[in-house]
Amino acid sequence: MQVSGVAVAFGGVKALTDVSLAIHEGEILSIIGPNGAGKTSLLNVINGVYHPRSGTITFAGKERARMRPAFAARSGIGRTFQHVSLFKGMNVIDNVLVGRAARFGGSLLGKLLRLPSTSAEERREREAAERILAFLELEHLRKAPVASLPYGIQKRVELARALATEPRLLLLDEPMAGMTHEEKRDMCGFIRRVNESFGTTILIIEHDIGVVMGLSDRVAVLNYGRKIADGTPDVVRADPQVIAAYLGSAALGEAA
Ligand SMILES: Nc1ncnc2c1ncn2[C@@H]1O[C@H](COP(=O)(O)OP(=O)(O)OP(=O)(O)O)[C@@H](O)[C@H]1O
Repeated sequence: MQVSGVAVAFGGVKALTDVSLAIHEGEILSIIGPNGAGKTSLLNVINGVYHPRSGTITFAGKERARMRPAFAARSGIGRTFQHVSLFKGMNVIDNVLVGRAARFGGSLLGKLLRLPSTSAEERREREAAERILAFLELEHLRKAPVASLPYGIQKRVELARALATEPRLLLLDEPMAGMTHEEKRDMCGFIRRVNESFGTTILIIEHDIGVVMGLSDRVAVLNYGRKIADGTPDVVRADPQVIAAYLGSAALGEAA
């Protein structure tokens, strides 16, 4: 994917200004930056929630200025959100099946959730969902209502639902926010495993600099809606503009 010269504004607030960013196939790329730097806005442009005022996005060889989120899901861009956005009243496996339906056809959803399990199509979808649950070590929780699960597990279910869309590019908006140290370690392991097992390209927004530096192949830094750095963790950690703008030498030292 190539983001080129993208600008987004809300009234007078410039959320993004002339941002260009290449996302290379198979990499784990993190976007960091202070609160309000434009990280979520960039994710929202990439999967079509916001339309850029100017600039283009090229994905899988196709350039576009506008795209609907449903189209993004169908074209292989998966997403999790900053705040858990699962169907809390539903159980774990049904949430994953919703992800399948988002990618592979809306009519499937009614069948999957309402009819007894008869059709070959439904069996196939359930098997695919079961495989994802096993991959993320959630199979024992398949029938648990999402609302009854600890926060860290809910975040993992959200990852499962995003994976159910079989994304080529997976966007994770603060996948470890609010987690305990142990939950973060588990989530990092799963993210790495997704990347290695399926070759999924992963774009993460994350505030925990230690996590970012340990997990990412590359890091891009936004500040006041502009990209100020882009490179390997080591290069970004040593960048004087990054140190001045955001991280502070103490935070960098801890992450090193
Ligand atoms: N829907 C919106 N309406 C108006 N202003 C918005 C909207 N979304 C974002 N903004 C503004 O755009 C700027 C960038 O916000 P954005 O949420 O992209 O930053 P962020 O880096 O993700 O921040 P955080 O780390 O706090 O999540 C901020 O000034 C924010 O107030």
